Amino acid sequence: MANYTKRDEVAVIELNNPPVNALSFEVRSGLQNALKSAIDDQDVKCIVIHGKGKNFSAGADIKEFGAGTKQQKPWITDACRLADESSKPVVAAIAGTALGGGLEVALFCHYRIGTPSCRVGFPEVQIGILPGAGGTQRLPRLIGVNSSIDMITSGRHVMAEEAMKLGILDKIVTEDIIEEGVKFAKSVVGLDLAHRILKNRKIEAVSPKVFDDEISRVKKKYKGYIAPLFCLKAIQASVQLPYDASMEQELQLFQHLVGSNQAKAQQYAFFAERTSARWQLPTGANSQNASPLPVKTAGVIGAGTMGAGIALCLITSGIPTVLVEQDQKFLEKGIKTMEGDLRGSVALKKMTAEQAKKAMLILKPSVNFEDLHDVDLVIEAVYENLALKKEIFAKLDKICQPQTILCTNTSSLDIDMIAEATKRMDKVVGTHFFAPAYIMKLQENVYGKNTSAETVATVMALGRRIRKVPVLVGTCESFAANRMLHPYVTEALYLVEEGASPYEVDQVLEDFGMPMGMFRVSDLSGLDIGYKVRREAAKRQGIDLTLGTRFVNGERVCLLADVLVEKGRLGIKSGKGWYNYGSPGKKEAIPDPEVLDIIEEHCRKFGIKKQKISSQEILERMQLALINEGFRILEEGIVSKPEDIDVIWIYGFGWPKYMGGPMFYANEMKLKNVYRKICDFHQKYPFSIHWTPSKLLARLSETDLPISNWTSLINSNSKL
Ligand SMILES: CCCCCCCCCCCCCC(=O)CC(=O)SCCNC(=O)CCNC(=O)[C@H](O)C(C)(C)COP(=O)(O)OP(=O)(O)OC[C@H]1O[C@@H](n2cnc3c(N)ncnc32)[C@H](O)[C@@H]1OP(=O)(O)O
Ligand SMILES: NC(=O)C1=CN([C@@H]2O[C@H](COP(=O)(O)OP(=O)(O)OC[C@H]3O[C@@H](n4cnc5c(N)ncnc54)[C@H](O)[C@@H]3O)[C@@H](O)[C@H]2O)C=CC1
Repeated sequence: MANYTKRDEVAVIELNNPPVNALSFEVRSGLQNALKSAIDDQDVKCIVIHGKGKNFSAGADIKEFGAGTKQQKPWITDACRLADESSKPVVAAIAGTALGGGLEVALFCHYRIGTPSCRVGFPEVQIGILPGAGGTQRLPRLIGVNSSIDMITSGRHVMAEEAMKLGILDKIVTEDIIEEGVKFAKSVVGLDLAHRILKNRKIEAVSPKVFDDEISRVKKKYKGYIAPLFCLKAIQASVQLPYDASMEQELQLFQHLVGSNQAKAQQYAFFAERTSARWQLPTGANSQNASPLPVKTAGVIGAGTMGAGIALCLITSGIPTVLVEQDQKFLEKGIKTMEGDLRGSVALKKMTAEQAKKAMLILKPSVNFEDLHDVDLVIEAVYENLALKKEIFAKLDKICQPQTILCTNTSSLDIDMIAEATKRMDKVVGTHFFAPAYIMKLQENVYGKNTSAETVATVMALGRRIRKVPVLVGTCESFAANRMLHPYVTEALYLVEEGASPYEVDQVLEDFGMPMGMFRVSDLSGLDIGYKVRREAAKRQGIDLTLGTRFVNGERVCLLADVLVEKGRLGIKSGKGWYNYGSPGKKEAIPDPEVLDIIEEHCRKFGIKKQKISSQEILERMQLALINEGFRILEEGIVSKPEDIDVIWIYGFGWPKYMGGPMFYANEMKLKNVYRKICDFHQKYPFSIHWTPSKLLARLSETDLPISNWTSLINSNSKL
């Protein structure tokens, strides 16, 4: 709703819908009525609109776009049109965020003022739609076409200072936002408003080439997403048509998008991320009843690939960090990497040179573990070796304060075994970052059997603070993310053995929307890593793994990647892997006939007949294999809800948001179809354990429940 009060001759309208003042039906109606009252009241000379609490408004209520619900009138445009017609100045007084429809309300106002920390933006593209309440028409009239294209197609938030430079804000104010709004509104009473009404403003002439170029840029940058292209069409309409006609065009484009599958998937992803933040432990402790410990300072051990990236995340979030290495040489190498990454961020305008410098000032490089004596939390990122990690945790247990939380970035080792090296098993937890740690958003937090709720709350809060998307998972072989990757990678190799080329497989995945095909990703990570892991695992199990091995414990094995390694093809680092890169370190992946010969030779050796494999089969086998594993992970309680798995795939492996995530995708395919296909594959490929259908999937496939209700079935029927 919207509250209406008066301060002398000023009408003050307060948008009131906690927590973010989303513009629900009640708020829109309230705003319309309040504007009417203010305009009709002879004593009112000017009007201020502000948001109750921390935000002006986060825009339209996204839940109202859900399947089957129709936005009831008045729409934002109906409510705000009154401001256009008002002879009394209307001022938007912005604190916190004015996003989407929130910014559209502000653009109907004659003036906009904001606090120094306020943010404005049109993030609609991120939920698969466009600013459909005049945003694409009014913003270009205020800040020009080029800046509007940038803001609307990227969805980025613009901070107060930039908003002022662009002309979105008329003033930045430092005192109480309502008082300032009232003062400002009084100061503009009597001024001519004609030019302040954005619909009256002339729009600059722009050549069609600008839009042609932008279409090419957007297609490349936001590959597969339709909303940014629709945004461009709407902005182009603002240039080509009179205001009323282009508003009509914007609405039509909006209606098309709002009913699209992409919008549905992206809006699901928006809420999945927030659902995933609401974690729960098997003990019943959860995000509602556990409080995080304060993290004022942190430590990182190991300045290698991961440690340097993790330390960067911490210092660029303002957390003073001690970075400890085994010797000066490794330390300097890590710092050089960090400095290079910061230079990259400055070049990409993600931060200023001043901010980068400030970040490095709160880093304390060290080769002395004693420097970790007073930190609140330590993240260990040394070599993947259990004995070494245990030694380090025992040492930390002695050096650090009793309340200090000890985290490990291990990607595969048992958290409980590492915790056993300490006398604070409740304070040991996995914080599994993804490479490159400074860039990838996923932070897979892994609890052990003794990890306390307070410890979990602390690492989940830390994740958000350092701009990651944290997800909580339980302990199992490879944890949730990499465990799901295993059947996906395995199927890719089987497909290649059976007749698909690695390049066909990658093309199918990239056409689906993955940022890179599986084989390109393998080349990037280095084929030798998997080679070593497989050999160490085999050694532990007493298995003699050779290039001639076809079955291990009754399961089919494909060691084609190891054949490449033994031929010196390690991936990008050696200039050759599944692809040819010309020379080591080069990124352009060129399909290589030599690899196809190696595959032929391998298949001849094992008598495997080549078949034609369709794109559909490639996609189904890879996606369904990982989806089945996802259901098993849910079934075992490793994650507590399907949204966790989708968030992992979106932020850890680049699953396209417009496809919602693997669990959402399965839901869209209908679970009974998914289950039937998995059963068919199980019958056809009996030597692949990953096709054994998940019992949870079998149960859910009988119910036809939508994804939003799976968790209640899982909780009500934990014995499957
Ligand atoms: C179907 C037929 C249609 C017919 C045609 C009808 C035509 C009508 C024309 C309508 C035109 C509307 C045009 C328009 O401009 C559309 C929009 O405005 S879409 C919304 C755009 N805004 C956003 O995308 C912002 C989303 N929110 C955020 O980015 C963050 O929440 C924010 C930065 C604001 C705050 O972040 P933080 O403090 O970290 O809090 P949380 O993110 O955890 O959020 C707290 C809480 O609030 C929920 N929430 C946030 N925003 C919205 C929202 N816009 N709608 C609904 N709910 C929202 C969020 O989910 C959290 O709640 P949980 O319960 O934890 O999930
Ligand atoms: N590289 C990757 O893609 C990912 C790695 N991980 C995990 O992160 C951890 C680190 O991996 P990387 O960064 O790739 O390894 P890395 O080999 O690049 O770096 C490890 C660093 O630890 C340092 N180190 C070794 N012993 C030490 C000691 N006693 N004291 C202080 N420093 C010491 C080394 O000098 C080296 O700089 C491993 O557990 C790995 O499994 C997790 C996710 C992804």
